[in-house]
Amino acid sequence: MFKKILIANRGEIALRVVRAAREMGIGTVAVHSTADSDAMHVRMADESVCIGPPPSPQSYLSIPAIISACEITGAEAIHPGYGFLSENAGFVQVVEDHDLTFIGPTAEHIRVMGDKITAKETMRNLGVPCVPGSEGGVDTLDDAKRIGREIGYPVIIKATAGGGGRGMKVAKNAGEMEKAFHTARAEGKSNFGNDEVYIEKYLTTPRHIEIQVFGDGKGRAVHLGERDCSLQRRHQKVFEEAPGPAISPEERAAIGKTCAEAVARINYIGAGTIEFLYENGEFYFIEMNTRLQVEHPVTEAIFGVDLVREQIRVAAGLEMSFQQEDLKINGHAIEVRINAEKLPNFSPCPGRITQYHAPGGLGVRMDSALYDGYSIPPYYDSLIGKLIVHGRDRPEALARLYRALGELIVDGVDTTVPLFHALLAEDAVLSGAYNIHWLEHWLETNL
Ligand SMILES: Nc1ncc2cc(-c3cccc4ccccc34)c(N3CC[C@@H](N)C3)nc2n1
Repeated sequence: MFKKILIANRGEIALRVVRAAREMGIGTVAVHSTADSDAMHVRMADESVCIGPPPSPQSYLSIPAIISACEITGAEAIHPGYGFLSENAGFVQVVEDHDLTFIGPTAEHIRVMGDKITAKETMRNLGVPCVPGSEGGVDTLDDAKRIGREIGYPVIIKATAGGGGRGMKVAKNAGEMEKAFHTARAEGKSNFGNDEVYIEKYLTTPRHIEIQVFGDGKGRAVHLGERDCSLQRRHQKVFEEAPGPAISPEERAAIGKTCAEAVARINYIGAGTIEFLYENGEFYFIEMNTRLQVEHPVTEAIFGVDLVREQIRVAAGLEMSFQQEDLKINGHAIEVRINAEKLPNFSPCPGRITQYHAPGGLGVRMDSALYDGYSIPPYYDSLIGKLIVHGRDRPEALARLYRALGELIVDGVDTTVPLFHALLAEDAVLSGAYNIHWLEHWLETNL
């Protein structure tokens, strides 16, 4: 087992990793930019290294700075958290070239799943149901039009180097194909330096269901059910829950088994999330994320596991603490992401926290790095905390969420908390009868 690990991240996820490591008796090294010198993850870690000025490319994305911090402190492994370098295959290669351990999947798996075409080919070959569409990339407009005729409109054209909603264009009919095809390629070229695109049947009213998988890197893998992440605004999740209100135990067991077997066959190591669109009782693979997700706590809550502990264990060559038959769902969990943003237009609102009080009590978890007097820097994303609640069932979780939101105090900046008070008065949210478009439609008429 590692004696010391470095956390190459900031904010709530850096604290999250420090907590797991500390419980395992592992020393922790925080890295920070000059803007984060007084951040809580720096204070909570055993050691800290300033790795550069505020801009991420010169700090949290600086591979030389992070490797140097390991050399200076003697950290043997790096936990990347999410975002930043967490899905950067080149970083993983450099880490391994320096005889350090990357706490996460292999560079190869990150690379394969980072390219959406190779991800889909891999998953299809492993028996995972995918959205109907092109076999691989589409190079010419004629091919694009042929595919549109074959699968039927509407279709969506996606940049293979995109993901998370970037570089996608919908063509509602053949007349829109030319513009959509060329625009998607041009945006792929300018945003990712890669103009390759693929085409899929456009699903119009799906839910966003993601399956949590975990592998030991030696051919064993499990699934930890699903999360329904359909309540999103501009591809930013705001409300996530587990289990999914629209998924039956039979569906869960079937899609979970398919996903676990798929990642086991490629000897996947660590946490992974297989993203699906779910429509009319069918699952359609769209992407795989080779990292721990922001919303992982709702899965931890219903299964009673520590996914970061498991990531560290398998990275050190140990077994997972659980097998599939040990993993039983208990209750229901919901997470809401609290952002320092001013409603109604969600404009980032950094500033000084004059008073912070976290909600507590039975079934309440607040993952945040805020404290009284903390100044939120303007350089990074606006997430300031995740409120996760757990109840015996979905109604209890909803009631607990409402109660906990009423206890949360964040004075000094605007936050998105009022959005959640409003959402908890909506039948679609209370019943769980929403899809990926519901929130943006609701926002048009309610905020
Ligand atoms: N064939 C097909 N049909 C409909 C889709 C609709 C979306 C989509 C579009 C807009 C918001 C979304 C929110 C959650 C999940 C997906 C979406 C979508 N996305 C958005 C981000 C990335 N995960 C893929 N792909 C789709 N693919």
